[in-house]
Amino acid sequence: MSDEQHTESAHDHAQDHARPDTTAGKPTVDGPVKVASRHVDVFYGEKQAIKDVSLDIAPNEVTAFIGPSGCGKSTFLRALNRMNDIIDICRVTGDIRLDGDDIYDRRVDVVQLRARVGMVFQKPNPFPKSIYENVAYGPRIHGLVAHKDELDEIVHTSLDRAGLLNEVKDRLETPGTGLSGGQQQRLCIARAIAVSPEVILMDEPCSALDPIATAKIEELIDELRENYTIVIVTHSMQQAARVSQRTAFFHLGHLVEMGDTETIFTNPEHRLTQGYITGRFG
Ligand SMILES: Nc1ncnc2c1ncn2[C@@H]1O[C@H](COP(=O)(O)OP(=O)(O)OP(=O)(O)O)[C@@H](O)[C@H]1O
Repeated sequence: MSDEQHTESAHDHAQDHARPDTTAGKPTVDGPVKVASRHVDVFYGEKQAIKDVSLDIAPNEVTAFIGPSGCGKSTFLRALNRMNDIIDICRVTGDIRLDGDDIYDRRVDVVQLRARVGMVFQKPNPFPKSIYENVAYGPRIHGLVAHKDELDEIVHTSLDRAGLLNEVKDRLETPGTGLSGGQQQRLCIARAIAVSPEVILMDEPCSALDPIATAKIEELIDELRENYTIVIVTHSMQQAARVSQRTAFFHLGHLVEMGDTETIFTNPEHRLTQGYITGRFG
């Protein structure tokens, strides 16, 4: 980020009287850190959607972002792999590092970054191609394979890790769009895994799914954290409590509080968090 941008955001903070007494600036993880955000602001045109958010994401954990509708969870999530770059009016300032490297440095190849930090969206969005091609596409365009055998291996391993292989192994050439919603979402997870990401961002991955498909994705998320760092935006506090080890609570663009999930749900520090988790607002 340029000095000019830093000056501008510091000015904005001074103007922001609504800012609650938050954890901003303090590390939110004791041990190793995979992704570190410091003083991040996100604007859509003149409107500021994220205000001075500083937090850490620990490796091989599931971190949940919770908070009332419109508080900026998805906006902040998208800042973590520069998905906001595709929104013309969106501007991000502050510092976000992946393993210590500034992801907004102008030398960063955004396509490579999004391979390292993959994303799964709210609505399953398989390509209108075969199940095989959905998974093979990423490794192929990233040049990860030299031979068809290697590609077959990646497709099978990714589908297996996404808990889908047994259900689809006899119909890999059929369209991905012909699968059920839950299967499509697992296909999207397989597609994300196929390029060997380090971090997987999930934006309400179960909101279009029934309870059985949701339970399968939640189980899968728990298994995936062995190999990946996962950040999930969810509206469901039960889901956050079930799948995550750490939870961040957002309100009106601020990070109000972040801590281990059990503490956030049983003994939050901030009254806003308490109000949200007990259903008094949101
Ligand atoms: N593309 C956009 N253009 C302009 N404003 C946007 C855009 N996307 C989000 N916003 C605004 O930014 C704020 C934060 O939105 P965001 O979607 O990040 O919140 P959220 O907490 O994820 O909400 P929800 O839980 O409803 O999905 C909202 O006021 C929203 O209207």
